[in-house]
Amino acid sequence: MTELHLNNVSFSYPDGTKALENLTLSIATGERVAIVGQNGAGKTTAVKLMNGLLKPTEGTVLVGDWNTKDFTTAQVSRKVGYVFQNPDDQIFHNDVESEVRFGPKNMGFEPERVDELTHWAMDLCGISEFADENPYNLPYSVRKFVTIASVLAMDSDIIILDEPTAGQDKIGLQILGNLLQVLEEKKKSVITITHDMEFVTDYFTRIVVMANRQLVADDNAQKIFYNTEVLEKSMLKPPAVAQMAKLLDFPSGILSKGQLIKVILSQRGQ
Ligand SMILES: Nc1ncnc2c1ncn2[C@@H]1O[C@H](COP(=O)(O)OP(=O)(O)OP(=O)(O)O)[C@@H](O)[C@H]1O
Repeated sequence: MTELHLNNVSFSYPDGTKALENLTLSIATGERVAIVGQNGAGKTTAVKLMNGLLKPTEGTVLVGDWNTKDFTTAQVSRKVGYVFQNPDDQIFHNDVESEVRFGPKNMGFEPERVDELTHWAMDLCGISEFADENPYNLPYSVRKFVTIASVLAMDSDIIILDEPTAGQDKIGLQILGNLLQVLEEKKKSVITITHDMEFVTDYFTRIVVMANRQLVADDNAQKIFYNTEVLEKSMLKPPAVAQMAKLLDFPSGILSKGQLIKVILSQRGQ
C-alpha cells in the first residue's frame, strides 16, 4: 500500500505562472480526501503533481518511497490513477470495454486478471450494459463512469477523481457512493477535487482547502464549514444545511439534514 507525501512543493508552469506555493500534505493509505477551493486555487496542479504528470519546481513529491522526479509519468500513474475532469480528454477507444481493458492490459497483467479487473470495474461503475457501445454515443454522465472504470481497472493504490459528481443524477451519485465504499474496503486512497459540498460532507472526512495557490486548511468537515476565517479566505460556500444551521444560530458542526431536524425537534421539546 502507498502513502503520498508532498513536502514544501511549489510549481510554476513554463510560461512562468506560479500555480502552487509551499504545499505540504501527507495522505495515508486508505484515506479519503477532498480538495476544495475556487477556480485557479491550484487544485488541479496539486493532483497532477501527485500522479507525476507534473514534476515540482521546488520540493518533493513522494509516492510510497518513489520520488516522482526519478520516475516517468507512466510509472507513477500505475500507483496513482487520475480520472480527468473532462472524460473527453481521456477516452480514445471506440467501445467501452476496450477503453476499460486498455489500462490493465498495458500494465502487463495476465489475461485472466485483465478480464477480472475489466469486468469488476465496469460492474462497479454500472456500465457493463454499455460494453460494446461507442463511448461517444453515450451521455456525459456515463462517459465519466467509463473513465472512472478505466482508472479503477488499473488497480492503483491511490485514485484521484476530478469533479466526479458533475452531470450525475441520483443514480450516478448512488453508484459513486457505493464505489467509494468498495474502494475503502480495498484500502485504496481516494482524493477528489470537487465543487460539490454536499458530496464532500456525505463521503469525505478530511478536507483540504486551497486558495491563491496555497493550502488554507486541512481538517474535518465540521471544523472547515464552521470556520469563518477559512470560508472567507477561500470563498467557500458551506453546504446548504450548514448555511441554514448558521442562520438559525444552531450549534456549530451540523452538516446533515438528520442533525438539523434533531436540533429543531429538541428545541420544540420533542
Ligand atoms: N498549463 C498552464 N499554463 C499556465 N498556467 C496554468 C496552466 N494550468 C493552470 N495554470 C494556472 O495555474 C493556476 C492554478 O490553476 P489550477 O488549474 O491548478 O487551479 P484549480 O484550483 O484546479 O482551478 P479549476 O477549479 O478551475 O480547475 C491558475 O492561475 C491557472 O491559470
